[in-house]
Amino acid sequence: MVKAVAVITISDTCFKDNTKDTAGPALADFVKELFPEANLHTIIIPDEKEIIERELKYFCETNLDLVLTTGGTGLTPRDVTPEATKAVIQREVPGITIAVTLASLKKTPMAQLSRSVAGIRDKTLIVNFPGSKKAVTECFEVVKPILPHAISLIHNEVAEISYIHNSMQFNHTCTHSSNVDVSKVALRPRESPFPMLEMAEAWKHVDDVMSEWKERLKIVTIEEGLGKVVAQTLYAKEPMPPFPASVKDGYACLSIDGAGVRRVRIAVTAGDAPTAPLCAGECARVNTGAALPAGADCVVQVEDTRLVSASEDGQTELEVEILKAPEPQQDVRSVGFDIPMGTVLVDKGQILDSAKIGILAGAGYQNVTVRAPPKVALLSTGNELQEPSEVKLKPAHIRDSNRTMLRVLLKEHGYDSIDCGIARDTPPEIVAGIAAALKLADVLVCTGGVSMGEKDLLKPVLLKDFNATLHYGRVRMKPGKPSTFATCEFEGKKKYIFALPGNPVSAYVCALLFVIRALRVSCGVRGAWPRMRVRLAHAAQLDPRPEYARASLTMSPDGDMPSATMLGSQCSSRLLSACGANVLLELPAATDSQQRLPAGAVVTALITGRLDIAS
Ligand SMILES: Nc1nc2c(c(=O)[nH]1)N[C@H]1C(S)=C(S)[C@@H](COP(=O)(O)OP(=O)(O)OC[C@H]3O[C@@H](n4cnc5c(N)ncnc54)[C@H](O)[C@@H]3O)O[C@H]1N2
Ligand code: MOO
Ligand SMILES: [Mg+2]
Repeated sequence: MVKAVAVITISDTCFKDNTKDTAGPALADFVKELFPEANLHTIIIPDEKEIIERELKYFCETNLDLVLTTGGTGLTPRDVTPEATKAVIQREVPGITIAVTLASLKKTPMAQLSRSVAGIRDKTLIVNFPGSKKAVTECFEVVKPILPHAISLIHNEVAEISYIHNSMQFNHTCTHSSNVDVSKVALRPRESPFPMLEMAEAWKHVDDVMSEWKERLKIVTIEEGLGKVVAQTLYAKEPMPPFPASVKDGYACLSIDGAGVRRVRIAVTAGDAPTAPLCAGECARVNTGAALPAGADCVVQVEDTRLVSASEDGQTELEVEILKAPEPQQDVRSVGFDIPMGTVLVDKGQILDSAKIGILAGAGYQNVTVRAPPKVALLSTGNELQEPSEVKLKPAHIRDSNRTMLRVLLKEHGYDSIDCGIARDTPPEIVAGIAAALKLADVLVCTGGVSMGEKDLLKPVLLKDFNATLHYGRVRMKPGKPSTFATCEFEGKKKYIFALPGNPVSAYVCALLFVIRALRVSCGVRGAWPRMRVRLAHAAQLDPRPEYARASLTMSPDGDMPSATMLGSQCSSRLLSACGANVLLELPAATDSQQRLPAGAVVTALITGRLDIAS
């Protein structure tokens, strides 16, 4: 799908006077018609090679699918668009310009004088067009039929679709081999060979490794930016309100007139254009949000007035009495009262939420540059798993809940994911599943197969078939003990693999504690979940491992700490214990002297969910 396109008008003349630009708007209209869903960016820049290069690179870095330029392709010394484009592209697509030239030559021999270039930088297709409305109209007709397909090819979308398709049918199509020998089950280790790391050490590995992730940028609509980290500082281009506005329904007056009777000269409701200035002794009936007439410097709410006279039909107020002398600026929002012009609305590094998006909408911003997180792929492993859509369960089978839960959990925190289906528990099929996922994504989150059974093959496959480095293979935590984090090089790129335990609650807790943290760190957001002290509503049995218990908080009416209620049995298979949870309680490991915590004990809680969720 084509998500974002830029049309750049390159012309000294249009740069000085944008009303002269007819080719750019025409091209923009063609783009809107061909790609109605796409975000469209239009700019006008002068015929300066450096500026053209800079803008082309910017749009490529922000992952635009297509950049069309118009202008600067001819023979005059200022025509430098082809040189700038050549300096930016990595691969030329001469067929596009040949087709355009051939078609144009049929109309005019002048087509011989266009030096347009087409090519690709990273995932962006750039095409130069000449600089007149007539020329862009003719040229666009030529390239229109191939643009969607060219963009899909650049994105490798066809390949992606077939990979996802394959990944869902590993058991039918697998042709991969593995170096993992599963024939000698009797010789498997009877103790885990992986050292058990403390939680703090595991987090440090995640932070250190993921902070290597290079900043990548993306332009999205402000709404798509929800939950994303902003990569630019956005300022108020206008004051808010842009006019002096009434805070109340009442009468705009001159404060110098004091209390007493006023002639109601006019009514101004919100949206009405300003009128002639008020004179002494006059007032204007105004509504909340209405623009004050010039001359007025205060508003008296209707409750503080008395009707003195009205037209006989009752339709017009003629005079009112202001009962109490108003102060200057009383109930007036002056220009820029809420947001002075130039205010930083959203700063680089902040995460977009609904209020910030609302402010940006109000300030006229449609798009925002955000940090692009790594692409995430999800893969489940297990012979016992069926697709969630399957109505009938086979004997000893269960439906895969992890993939759906993880997809939604990631979405909740602003991250998309690619579904790579289910891999069966054999080394070649796990290799196939991991390879398919790593082709599509930077981060693989898989579940199952990380513990001690003969079908727990993830770690050996990662080590022997992907030559992976295991940053940790066990963590002292409950649930999630066999949680694994590895990196490897795949097709020349570094990949990050979170192999989470298959138990649904273990997968849920490890996704919250490791995966979301990793994605945040890769976007420059430091720090984990906010922590607060809470009081246990009941006694809690302690485990030999530090435990992350799912609980819900209730605010105490007496202003004491919130009270935490654990959500039933904390068994790693019981996802019901996470339903309605908004915190993970950090219960300490049991010691010889402390096996349980009494009701009322104070523990820390990681706030992982919305605090308004009732249990
Ligand atoms: N001898 C030992 N056995 C186990 C140990 C141990 O230290 N020694 N650790 C236990 C702990 S702790 C955990 S956690 C689990 C981890 O299991 P695996 O990661 O190997 O996962 P599986 O064996 O594949 O499955 C475990 C469990 O989860 C269910 N499952 C798996 N995938 C899904 C899915 N996508 N959706 C829903 N449910 C899923 C699976 O059916 C199993 O019931 O190992 C303990 N064993
Ligand atoms: O660590 Mo496991 O995740 O207890 O069940
Ligand atoms: Mg297992």
